[in-house]
Amino acid sequence: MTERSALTTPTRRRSIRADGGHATDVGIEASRVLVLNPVSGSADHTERIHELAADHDFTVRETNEAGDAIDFAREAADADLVAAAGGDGTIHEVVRGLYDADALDSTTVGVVPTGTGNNFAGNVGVDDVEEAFAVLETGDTRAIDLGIANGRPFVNSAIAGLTADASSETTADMKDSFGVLAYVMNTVQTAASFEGLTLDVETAADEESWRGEAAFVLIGNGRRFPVEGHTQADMEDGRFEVTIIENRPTGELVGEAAIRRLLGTDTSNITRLDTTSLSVSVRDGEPGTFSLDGEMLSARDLDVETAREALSIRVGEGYEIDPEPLD
Ligand SMILES: Nc1ncnc2c1ncn2[C@@H]1O[C@H](COP(=O)(O)OP(=O)(O)OP(=O)(O)O)[C@@H](O)[C@H]1O
Repeated sequence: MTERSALTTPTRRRSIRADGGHATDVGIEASRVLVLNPVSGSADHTERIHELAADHDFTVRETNEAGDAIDFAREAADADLVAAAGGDGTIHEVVRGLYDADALDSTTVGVVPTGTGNNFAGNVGVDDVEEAFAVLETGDTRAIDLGIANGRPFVNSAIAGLTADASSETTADMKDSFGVLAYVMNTVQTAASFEGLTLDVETAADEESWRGEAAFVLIGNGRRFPVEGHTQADMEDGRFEVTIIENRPTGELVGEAAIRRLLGTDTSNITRLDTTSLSVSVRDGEPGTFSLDGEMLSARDLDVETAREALSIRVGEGYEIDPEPLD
C-alpha cells in the first residue's frame, strides 16, 4: 500500500492534563498519530511512550476513557501512519475508528505493546516498546485480513461463550501465560453453574456446520488456539480458524490441567473448522456475550466474515507470512 506524501502543515491545539502531567498534542491533521492508552498493562509506560513518540515525530493522543481510541483514530483518518500504544483492546479500538472512517485504504497501522497480554502485537512480530518504534520506522508493511462481526471489525479473535465478568476478572498472570484462553479458563473456573450455549454454527456455502451445546467458540483471525506454542495464524489467507469446544459437565472442565487437556491432546470434544465466513446463532434464552479482541458485544446472532487483506500494518521480523498449519 502506498503512503501518501506529506500533508499540509498540521493544525495543533495543546491540551494539558488535569494532573499537570504531559501536554498532549492534539493534531488531527498530523501525518503520524499515536493513540496512547495510559492505563493498559501495568500503567507505567506513559512517560516513556511520550519520549519515544516525540523522537519519532508522532502526535500523541492520550485516552481518558474506554472508547476514546475509536474517536481519536476516526479523527486521524487523514494520517499516513496511526500507532496504537496499549493492549489488544486499544488496537481493536484504533482499527475500529479507522474502519468506521473508511480510512483503512490510505492509513497504515502500527502497534506499540503496552498492554497486559499483547497477544496481537506478538502475532505481528512486535515484542517490546523499543522494537515497536523501530518497526514503525523500517518494518515491512503487510496487508492482513480483518474479521468483521455484525459490521464491527476485529483483528485477533471473536469468542462466544464468555461473560463480561470473566474478562474483567482475568488476572495479568493468566493473560501472560494463556492470552485469550485466560478468559476461557477464568470462565470455567469461576462459573460453578456454567451452562454452555446451545448454538448453530453455519459456515460458508458447501463447508461444514455444527449444532449443539458449546462451551466456547473461538474464531481466530490473527491468532489460533493451541494452549501453548505458536499462536499466530495465517493472517493473509482470507480464512478463519474456528475452534468449537463442546460443553461438558463443569466438574470435568475445572482447572488449568483440564484446560490444557481440552485444547491439547484430548480433542474428542473439539471441532475445528476452516472457513471464510460463518454465523453463530444462540438458540435458546438470552442473547450471547461475544468478545471481539476482548471487547464485549451482546447478540443473539453473530455474522462473521473476512475482509481480506484490508488492514495495512507494520510487522516485525517474527511475523510469519505463511505459518505452519496446525496438525
Ligand atoms: N484512560 C482510560 N481509562 C480507562 N479505560 C481505558 C482508558 N483508555 C482506554 N481504556 C480501556 O482500557 C481497556 C483495556 O485496554 P487494553 O486491552 O489495551 O489493555 P490491557 O487489557 O492491559 O491489554 P491486553 O488486552 O493486551 O491484555 C480497553 O477496553 C479500553 O477501552
